[in-house]
Amino acid sequence: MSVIPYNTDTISNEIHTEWAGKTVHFAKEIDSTNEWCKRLSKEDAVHGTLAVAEFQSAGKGRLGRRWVVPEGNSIMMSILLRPDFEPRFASMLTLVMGLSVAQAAKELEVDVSIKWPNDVVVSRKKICGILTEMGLEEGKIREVVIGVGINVNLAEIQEELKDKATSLYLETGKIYDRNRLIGLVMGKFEKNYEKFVQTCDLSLMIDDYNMMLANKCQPVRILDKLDPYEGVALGIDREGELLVRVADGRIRKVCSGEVSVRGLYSYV
Ligand SMILES: O=C(O)CCCC[C@@H]1SC[C@@H]2NC(=O)N[C@@H]21
Repeated sequence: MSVIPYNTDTISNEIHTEWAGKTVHFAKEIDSTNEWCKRLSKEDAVHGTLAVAEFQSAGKGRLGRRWVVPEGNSIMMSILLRPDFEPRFASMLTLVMGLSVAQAAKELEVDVSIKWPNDVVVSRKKICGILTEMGLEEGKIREVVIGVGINVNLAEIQEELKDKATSLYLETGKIYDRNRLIGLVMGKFEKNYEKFVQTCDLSLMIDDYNMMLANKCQPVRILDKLDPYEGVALGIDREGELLVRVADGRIRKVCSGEVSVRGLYSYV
């Protein structure tokens, strides 16, 4: 696997290099690597193009939130994909990336798990967020952009996020080579993506995912506004839905949501 040259000391405004035969764009500062990938897509950037930034002035989180991280010490990157499968399959790629980040961190001997559906956590606190966006043209996928933010060597977390978020450094006391971690994540993602496109679902990686699930076999609370319920999380199915066994023994499927990994896990 190639190692991406990624070093704050040498990074210039915008460096272009090759990774695994694909283009990697580096920026010292950009609005958002997801937005950058969308612009690159309009300029006909190829499948697999990776955009990496040292700082985002308008980083985006899920549900319209902002992703605010100081310059340096973290990973902010987005990959541009041009799949030829149907749009309805694209949301599962978020889980594919979550698994890839978790596997990469595991390779660095970090005790990570996945908070379904797509947060990677250490000690129940988030170290990685993933934002997947899709552009359509005449009902077909023009591009899928998967944005990944990993708190790597951050020595401090914003006060208001301290009980929810952490960094690899804060949890392990070790400084990680971001260069190596990007390479590991992309290597894992390439392998998992190859599996995904074979079936257009997660069937070839269900066991890998469930092995890393933070709340497997744990009590969970499903905060469905109309129909809240409690049960035990069993794992995901091949569509990435969470299977929950409820008191009467039935298995219910949770399609998407937000999980609180403190105490009784909660999903909305
Ligand atoms: O809310 C979340 O958990 C998702 C956060 C995703 C953040 C990453 S950082 C790189 C990429 N560019 C963005 O603007 N957002 C994603």
